[in-house]
Amino acid sequence: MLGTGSAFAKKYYNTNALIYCEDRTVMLDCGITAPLSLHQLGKTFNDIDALMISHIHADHIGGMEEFALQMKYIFKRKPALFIMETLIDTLWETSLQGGLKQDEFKSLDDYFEVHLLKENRSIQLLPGFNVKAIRTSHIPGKLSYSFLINETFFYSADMRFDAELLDTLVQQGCTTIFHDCQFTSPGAVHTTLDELKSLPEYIQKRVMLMHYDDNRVNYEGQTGTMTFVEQHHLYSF
Ligand SMILES: Nc1ccn([C@@H]2O[C@@H]3COP(=O)(O)O[C@H]3[C@H]2O)c(=O)n1
Ligand SMILES: [Zn+2]
Ligand SMILES: [Zn+2]
Repeated sequence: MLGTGSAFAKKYYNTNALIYCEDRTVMLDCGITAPLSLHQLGKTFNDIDALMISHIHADHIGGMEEFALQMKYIFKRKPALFIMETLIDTLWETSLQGGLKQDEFKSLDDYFEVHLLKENRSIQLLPGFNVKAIRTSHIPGKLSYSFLINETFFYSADMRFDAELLDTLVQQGCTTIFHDCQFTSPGAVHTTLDELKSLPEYIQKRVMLMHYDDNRVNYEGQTGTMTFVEQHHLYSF
């Protein structure tokens, strides 16, 4: 995990991840803190084969300009970008083109090999890396996606509570759920700790908490059977 904190976390950085599958590395979201976190792990952007994006908020895409520029001018390689088609215009038009547009470079394709994700359909993006994008509710009027990886690992990114979805995923064989967790209620745009604690035991035991605020210490021991995902830890499934 490059980071496990919320959008405004300083201690735990933004919730972004590296996924290792076979000999490839996929970055899952690239927020403001991702470049520094990579550096602290002794890695560079050149260690990354592909980037996958959940939605357009700076804690998930704020490091993308640096990623794109380093790949073009330092490493001289075009990484893959796995993204829903519905996010592309917003990402380029309203977030990235201010820094990346220049005479000869006019779209995301000039910086990335763009591969489209499919909604509600698992597709193989790399050997041993199958992803189903699931549209989940986050901010009113804003598209946002969670990911089911290799049919067994669910990564919420940012979503409001959806007990029915979590139940369906577990019934269908999902063994591990990394879920965003806001400590205080109500959870206007995220899922709260109280909501996650209301889940039945058979779901809760699969849930690990991420995207939390810097005051996590106040909630340790109060998370039911759920534990915290830790920054800079490697999890194997
Ligand atoms: N309607 C909104 C929109 C945004 N926010 C806060 O801004 C953050 C953006 O990144 P995030 O991780 O989605 O968390 C959002 C809220 O903290 C919020 O609290 N309410
Ligand atoms: Zn976020
Ligand atoms: Zn968000």
